Amino acid sequence: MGYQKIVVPADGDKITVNADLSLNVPNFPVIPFIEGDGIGVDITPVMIDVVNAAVDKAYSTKRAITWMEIYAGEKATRVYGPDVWLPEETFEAMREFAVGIKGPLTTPVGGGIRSLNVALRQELDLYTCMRPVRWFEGVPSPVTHPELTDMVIFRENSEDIYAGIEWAADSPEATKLIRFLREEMGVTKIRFPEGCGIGIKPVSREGTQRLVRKAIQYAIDNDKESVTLVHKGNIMKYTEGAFKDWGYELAHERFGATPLDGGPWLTLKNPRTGRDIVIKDVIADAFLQQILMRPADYSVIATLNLNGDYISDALAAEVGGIGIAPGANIGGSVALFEATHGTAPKYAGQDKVNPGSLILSAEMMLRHMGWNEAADLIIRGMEGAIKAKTVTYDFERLMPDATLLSCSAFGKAIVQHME
Ligand SMILES: NC(=O)C1=CN([C@@H]2O[C@H](COP(=O)(O)OP(=O)(O)OC[C@H]3O[C@@H](n4cnc5c(N)ncnc54)[C@H](OP(=O)(O)O)[C@@H]3O)[C@@H](O)[C@H]2O)C=CC1
Ligand SMILES: O=C(O)CCC(=O)C(=O)O
Ligand SMILES: [Mg+2]
Repeated sequence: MGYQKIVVPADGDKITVNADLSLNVPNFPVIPFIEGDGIGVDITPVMIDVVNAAVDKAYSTKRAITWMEIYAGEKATRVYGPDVWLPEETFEAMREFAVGIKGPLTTPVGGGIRSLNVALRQELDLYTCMRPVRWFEGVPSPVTHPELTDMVIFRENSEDIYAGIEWAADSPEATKLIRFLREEMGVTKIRFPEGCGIGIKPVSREGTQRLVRKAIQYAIDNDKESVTLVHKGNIMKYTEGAFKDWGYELAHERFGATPLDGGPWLTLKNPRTGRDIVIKDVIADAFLQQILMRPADYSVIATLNLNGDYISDALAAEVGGIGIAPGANIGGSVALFEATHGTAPKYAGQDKVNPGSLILSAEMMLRHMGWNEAADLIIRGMEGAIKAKTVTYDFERLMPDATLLSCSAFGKAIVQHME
């Protein structure tokens, strides 16, 4: 199709998606990318160089990625006009090319634009946010045994209070809704009805179960021993509590899980390996202490949007910080890979930060495409650079005798250690 500002490369082919959601990946696929705000300008070019080097080393001239820039955030306002933060054709390009990667995008706190990241996930219905958390040998960590933290977070990405259904205090909408709640719903518990902002938290059976299904399927495919539903259902009974109940319901009805020691935990036999997979739940605050005290008890995590956001950064910290925390937003046929961290504005343009999160997000993207040899090279390169203690500031400040590298030099070190 014709785009206004996006230049579709003439020499690449499109990834297409089959009815069963498997991909047809050509040898020279066009991959759309969003540079991102803040440190996007530093990390995105380094990610592209590292991926190109890995693909070249793995496949020589037989395969290569043709990168295609698409726009969101501040760069979109420069390309399309002052108020265009997320052009419609960015969505169209993602739908057409199916697999892409993005740098971080700024969201102002309070007023101003809503999150462009959330908008991309919602508009493209990228309902699974998958964030693996594992330790790389040699990475400095605040915990004694970082190697015990090996989890994959499945964060629901389309519902919860991230739906953006909220109104400012004293706005006509908030006033109307509060009046409705008090006069027609008999609500007496709004402590200060005047000057009260209000937000809505939608959580559905369908939204919950499509996410939990992905988490359990992942546990089956990757021979994991448990799936934990993390929720705050003791307080928010019909949203967080329902998430837990619907999760267990799906495990039982779709995967045949049965009560373990009388329940509520369930267990199922992995049809691939014959090993047991325990489906359990934990309340979110207790979970945040358990991941520090007993991380080895947890493997695959399924949780709602806000919990998943908090848990992602907390777990990332245990294995060395959000400098190496990757992620993927996956929907039906579209997948958009991105780091867990944000735009870190104080470091923007300094060639300083760790590009590891975005590079490892690209590594997930290569596996999603079936290009595992190139993905393996990225992991080996990353491991090698860290073992050699040639690292960016975030690791260097915690590692005795390490050599401080810039963002781009760390990218080069990763390439040098690909073998
Ligand atoms: N998906 C997305 O695009 C996301 C966007 N955001 C947005 O980003 C903006 C900034 O958010 P903020 O809360 O400051 O969170 P950030 O994740 O941007 O930064 C917080 C801190 O994390 C560390 N950090 C982040 N990225 C890296 C990196 N690549 N290498 C090393 N350290 C890193 C830095 O720590 P230190 O100071 O210790 O060096 C930094 O100050 C906001 O507008 C927010 O909405 C936030 C999260 C995700
Ligand atoms: O959209 C944002 O600004 C923040 C998103 C975020 O923190 C996340 O996805 O982890
Ligand atoms: Mg976050």
